Amino acid sequence: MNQSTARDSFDSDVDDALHDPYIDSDVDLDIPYAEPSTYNHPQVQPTTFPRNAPSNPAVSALQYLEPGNVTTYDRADMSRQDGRVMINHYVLESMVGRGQHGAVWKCHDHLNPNKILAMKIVKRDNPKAKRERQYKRLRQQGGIPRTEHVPVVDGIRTVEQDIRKEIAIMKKCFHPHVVRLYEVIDDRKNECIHMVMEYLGGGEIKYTNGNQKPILKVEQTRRILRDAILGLEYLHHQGIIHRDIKPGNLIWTTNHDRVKIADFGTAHFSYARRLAASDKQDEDEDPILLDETALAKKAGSPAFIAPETVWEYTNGWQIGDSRPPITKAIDIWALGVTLYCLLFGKTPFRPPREYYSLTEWNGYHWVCNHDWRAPSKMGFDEIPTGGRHADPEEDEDGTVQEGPVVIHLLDHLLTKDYDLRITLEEVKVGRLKFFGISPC
Ligand SMILES: Nc1ncnc2c1ncn2[C@@H]1O[C@H](COP(=O)(O)OP(=O)(O)OP(=O)(O)O)[C@@H](O)[C@H]1O
Repeated sequence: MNQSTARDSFDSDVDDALHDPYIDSDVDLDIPYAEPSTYNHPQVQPTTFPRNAPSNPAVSALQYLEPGNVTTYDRADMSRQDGRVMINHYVLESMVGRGQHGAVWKCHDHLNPNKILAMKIVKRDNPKAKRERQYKRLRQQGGIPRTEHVPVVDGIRTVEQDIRKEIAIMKKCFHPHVVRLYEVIDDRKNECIHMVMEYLGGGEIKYTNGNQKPILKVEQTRRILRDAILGLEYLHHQGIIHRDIKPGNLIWTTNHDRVKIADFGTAHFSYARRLAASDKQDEDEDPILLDETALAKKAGSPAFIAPETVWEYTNGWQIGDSRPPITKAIDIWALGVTLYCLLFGKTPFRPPREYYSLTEWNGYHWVCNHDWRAPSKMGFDEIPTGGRHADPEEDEDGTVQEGPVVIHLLDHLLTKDYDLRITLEEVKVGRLKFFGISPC
């Protein structure tokens, strides 16, 4: 096969891969009904956590490895290898998933077939952006309810800008709990940008049997959240807010020995935050990262979005009230929602079907103004929680019941006021060491 035929056929493979995910997600709008919370107090504030817990010097002085070099090639050569598409020396094997921006393929290195990698392929000028604009208009008019796991990005930028930002952020990351970017193939003559990443073969975290019942044991949840906390702590230390933490963006390694944070499509990097967190000056100021206005735009998956992101839906909000700052606390909230999902097999803020199905507006209103409920049992192993207001006091023999500890932790993660929400440092050093993470 000559090169142009290979490219045509490759393009049609890619076209197929890049079909609009909204079509899929909007077909299935059968969001299971959940009882509305009977406890409607909008500002449930935890009272027992010591807010001013002394900061642990071992935690503040985190040491991380410097990011490895990410190579960028400005030439993409398409060919076929044993009937498969080959891009430079990477042979595509199978598609492992589609996202908002592109498709991710499992591939191997033709020069070293044992080297299995993932390649994310994104079209620079994606017709999806146009469709997204149309969908957005429809949604705003209340015509298309959004599903709760599809991220919103307020304000359409070009796909190319988005992907460049994602790449610039990923280049800064080098941590065992964050997916690694190795190489970028960015050929101006080619309509796609290719990102070669480490391959995570264990798939996204699955947490429900489809019937709002959890499938993970509490011990598994503990391990997953522990990994997510370590990865997130690293990101925050680098000045990165992920903005789309959810089970679908936590991916198992092939042998299921750890979970890594993926998908930096809506992440935000701030030099100021990085300096504040780590005293580190960057010499490579990538202009695409300097756009602080991006932080003002709404981003994240609706069910995981923090109240401060959609603050205007809060009861009592008035025009002219100033918008709360968007900080790393939005990731902590999303982590709380994630923990809830893993423990209970469903998301915590689910308005009743008739309420939800009107528009996504109602979903945000629910997040801002309603409390979550605690089922009586958590995990596949059905460990008692002690209920929504369980108190994690020590028993006489000094033991603490696991259920109340978890509920208490959820309470701190899902604190509506971002200023009072628990920090990762507090999760680690507080007496709520559910995850067994050593401060050192
Ligand atoms: N390094 C990787 N190894 C294996 N699978 C991956 C890897 N990165 C992403 N995936 C999978 O590919 C799919 C698409 O990933 P991608 O990051 O493009 O999604 P996305 O654009 O973030 O999607 P969404 O915006 O809907 O969350 C996901 O289902 C994810 O599980």
